[in-house]
Amino acid sequence: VTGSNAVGSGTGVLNNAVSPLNTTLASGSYYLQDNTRGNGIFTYNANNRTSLPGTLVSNTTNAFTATTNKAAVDAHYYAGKTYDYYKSTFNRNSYNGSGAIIKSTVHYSSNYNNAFWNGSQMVYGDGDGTTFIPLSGGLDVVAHELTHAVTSTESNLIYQNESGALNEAISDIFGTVVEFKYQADKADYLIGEDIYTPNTSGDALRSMANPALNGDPDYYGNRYTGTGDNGGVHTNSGIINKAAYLIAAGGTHHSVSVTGIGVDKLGAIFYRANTVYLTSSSTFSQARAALVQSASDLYGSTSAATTTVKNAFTAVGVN
Ligand SMILES: CCC(=O)Oc1c(C)cccc1C(=O)O
Ligand SMILES: [Ca+2]
Ligand SMILES: [Ca+2]
Ligand SMILES: [Zn+2]
Repeated sequence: VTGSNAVGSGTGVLNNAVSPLNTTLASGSYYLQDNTRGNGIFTYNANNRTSLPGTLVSNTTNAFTATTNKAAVDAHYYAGKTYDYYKSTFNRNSYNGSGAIIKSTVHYSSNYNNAFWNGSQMVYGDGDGTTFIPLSGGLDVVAHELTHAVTSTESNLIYQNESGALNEAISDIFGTVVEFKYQADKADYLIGEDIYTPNTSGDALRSMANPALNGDPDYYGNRYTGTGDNGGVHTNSGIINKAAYLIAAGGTHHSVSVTGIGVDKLGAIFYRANTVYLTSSSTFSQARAALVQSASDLYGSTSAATTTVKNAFTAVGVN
C-alpha cells in the first residue's frame, strides 16, 4: 500500500513480545509492510485457503497483538532479521542482492504441517497443533525458507538427490547461524524446535549435531539412495549438517577429530561457496572442494579454518 513508514509492536506465536515492528500507515490502518528493508517486506494472510499471496495483514492500531495475527507478526519480524543478517554480514540486499521484495503468507491451507519457498514467496502453515504450531514462530524456520530464495538466485542447487540435500543443508545452516546471531540466548543446532511438537520438549524437526536423533544419516556411507522426498533431500542433508556442526562446534566423528571455528566462519564459508563455487548440479564431493576453496580464499590455504573444513568432510565420509 502507499502510506507512511510506522513503527509498531506485536505478539508472536509463542506469545513473545515483538518490537520494533516496521509497518505502513495508510488510510487510518496499519499494514505489515516494512519499507525500511530493500524494496520492502510484505506479510499476507491466506485465511486458511491456498490462493497466494492472500490479503496484506492490517490492523486498526499499530499494536498487532490479536491471536489471529501472531503467525504474521513473527513471519514479518523474522524475515526482517534474516534480511538484516545477509545485509550486515555480506552486504547482500535481500535474497537476490538487488532489494527484491520479500513476501510471506501465513495461515496457508488448514492443519498444514509445512513451510516452503514457492519460487516467489515464503508460505507458512499453521500446523495441526500436534506435529506443528504455526511454523513462522521459529526464527530458524523463517531463515531456512528465505535462504532457499538466496540459494535459488545463486547456486540454484537442483532440489533432488545430492544437490537437493546440499540445498536443504544450506538452509538449515543459515537458519541456525541467524538464530545464533539474533536469539543467542536460546540458539542451538536443532531445526524448528520452537514450533515442533508442542507436547514434547527437547525434540526438533532435525538435529545438526546428531542427525541420527531423527533417523537421518551423519555419514556418506549411510546415505539414503531411494526416491522418496526428492531423493532424500531432508534426510541426506544430515550428512552436510553434521559436517557443518563439526566445522562450527568441533568434535570427533568416525575417529576423525575436528577443531571448531565458530558459527560466524561457518556462515562466511558456506555463503562464499553458495555464491561463488557451487552450481545447480553440485555433488557432496564437489561441495567439499567448493568449501575448502572458500575457506582458503577467506582465511588462507594453511589456516585452521581450511584444515577444519577438510577434517569435517572426512569425518562424514565425503572426500
Ligand atoms: C526448517 C523448515 C523446513 O524444513 O520446512 C519444511 C517443512 C516443515 C516441510 C517440508 C519442507 C520444508 C522445507 O522448507 O524444506
Ligand atoms: Ca534452532
Ligand atoms: Ca517439541
Ligand atoms: Zn527447506
